[in-house]
Amino acid sequence: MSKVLVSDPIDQAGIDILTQVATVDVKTGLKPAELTAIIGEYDALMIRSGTQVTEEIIQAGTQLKIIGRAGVGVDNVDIPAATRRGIVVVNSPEGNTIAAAEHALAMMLSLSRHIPDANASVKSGEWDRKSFVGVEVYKKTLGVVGLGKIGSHVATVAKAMGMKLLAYDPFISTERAEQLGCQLVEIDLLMQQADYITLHIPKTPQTTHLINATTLAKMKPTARIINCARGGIIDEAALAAAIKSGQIKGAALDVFESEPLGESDLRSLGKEMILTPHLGASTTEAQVNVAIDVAEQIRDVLLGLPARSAVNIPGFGPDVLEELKPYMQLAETLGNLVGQLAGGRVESLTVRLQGELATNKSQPLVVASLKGLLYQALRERVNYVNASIEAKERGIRVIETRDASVRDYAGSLHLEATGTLGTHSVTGALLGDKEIHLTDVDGFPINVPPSKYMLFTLHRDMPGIIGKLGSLLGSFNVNIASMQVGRKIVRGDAVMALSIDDPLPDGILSEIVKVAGIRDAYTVNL
Ligand SMILES: NC(=O)C1=CN([C@@H]2O[C@H](COP(=O)(O)OP(=O)(O)OC[C@H]3O[C@@H](n4cnc5c(N)ncnc54)[C@H](O)[C@@H]3O)[C@@H](O)[C@H]2O)C=CC1
Ligand SMILES: O=C(O)C(=O)COP(=O)(O)O
Repeated sequence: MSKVLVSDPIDQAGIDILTQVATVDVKTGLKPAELTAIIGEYDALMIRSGTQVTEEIIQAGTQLKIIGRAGVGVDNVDIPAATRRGIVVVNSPEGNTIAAAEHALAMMLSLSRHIPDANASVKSGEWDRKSFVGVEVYKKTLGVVGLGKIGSHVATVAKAMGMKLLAYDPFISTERAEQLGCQLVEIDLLMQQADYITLHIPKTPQTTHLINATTLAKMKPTARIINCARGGIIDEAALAAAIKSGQIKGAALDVFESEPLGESDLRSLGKEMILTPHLGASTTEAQVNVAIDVAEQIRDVLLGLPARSAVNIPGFGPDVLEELKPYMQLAETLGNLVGQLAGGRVESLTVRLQGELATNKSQPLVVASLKGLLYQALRERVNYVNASIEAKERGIRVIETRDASVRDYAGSLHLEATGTLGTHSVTGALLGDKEIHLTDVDGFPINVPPSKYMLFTLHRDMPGIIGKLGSLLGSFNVNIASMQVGRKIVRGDAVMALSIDDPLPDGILSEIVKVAGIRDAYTVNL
């Protein structure tokens, strides 16, 4: 049975799913060295933002197949290191969207009405109404930085509260922003004009310290900033200085450069600074959502099924995957086949999406083709996660093309590889009930389902060859399950595709090419 380590607090709903397929150990609060010492026993690791999954931990996780992040941000996981090791990293892109958006809105209203400090004041026995006069958000301008899932929900609710909306997001269309009632502007203008600024972007090299002394200096002295996205997007020292000097009015932070927050100037600021301990996703609903979402994906991957929200398999969204799943298997089979026909050391692979398939996303099919191509060399070590990297490291040139005009089958996939045995090509399609068929080998039309052991010959189409080959195989005790000849012209060159019941014995290929009329023979194990 597989073993899963849960190293951050996860809702029981997720644990219940994991226990269907694995032994689950919940060990929270482990120090990095303690995690490194035990991770080698586990097939899967389930985390939230508390566990730092460093390269060292990934190296020590020799059995790891999947890291599941029960939340959105995966900046606490060394994704390139996981990808190199073929470990799939999944998250829950939508499970806590509403929770995080509502926390940002709560922060905005709390800042405006001083709710945390007013509450503390009453609880300490005071009745002070003068110190806590607030401001309204109605008709104020909210600047949303990052108009993704959380930013969009914040914008929708803020609009309903009568706020004017500016947004900065270089990856979002003007139409999308307009649908949400936002005016898309550059960051400088947003900083200058907004009364409230709320951050909903990932932490990346581009966004680290996006809010710094220079950008803070552009804000209005009455403006407030809210960060429920990631610590480190705001330069905390510069923010504390800007509030102290009165350059800006205030801030509310849920996330910090270093968590848990240690000694910090931020703690010494008064009612204009609200701090929460990374609570954005901490609602009952969100925790159930993310735990179920990620546990299901871990369960699926441990059962050999694909994950729906893998962050290190580009282009493999759930919809794409569902639609392309049968074609992924076709691509893998063709990749494996053409790789063997081309011999080891493949230098280049061309993947051509044909007919109806040409309108689909090609990337998943290219990755699946590469996985098949590399299977002979890497066996189970190659998967959808690392196939592209492994191919790149081997210097395999990958060319993607599409040809919608090919009409032989509803949609077909054509792969051509050049390796030590020259250039070879195969085409395949899905027929009937999604059954894989080889429809072309080296330009010769055939129609055979692939089988575990196959023999291909290139020969001259002339009487007697099939009989001679049959007798030869018989003399080596090789049983033929099916056979088909593909030719373009009568008595010209032809290809023979044979399915055989057992692997071809050593030495037989050199005997086959001695048969008069047979020029080449290739054996393939799928
Ligand atoms: N405080 C908490 O507990 C939680 C925090 N988060 C964090 O909130 C953030 C947003 O999450 P989602 O909305 O789900 O992500 P998302 O991926 O849906 O949206 C992010 C948006 O940021 C934009 N973006 C990327 N780089 C940018 C840049 N350089 N400048 C401006 N915009 C940029 C993207 O185009 C995208 O529209 C993430 O950092 C996530 O980790 C998410 C959930 C809970
Ligand atoms: O989902 C996210 O990105 C979060 O920041 C939530 O973090 P958490 O799961 O509460 O540790």
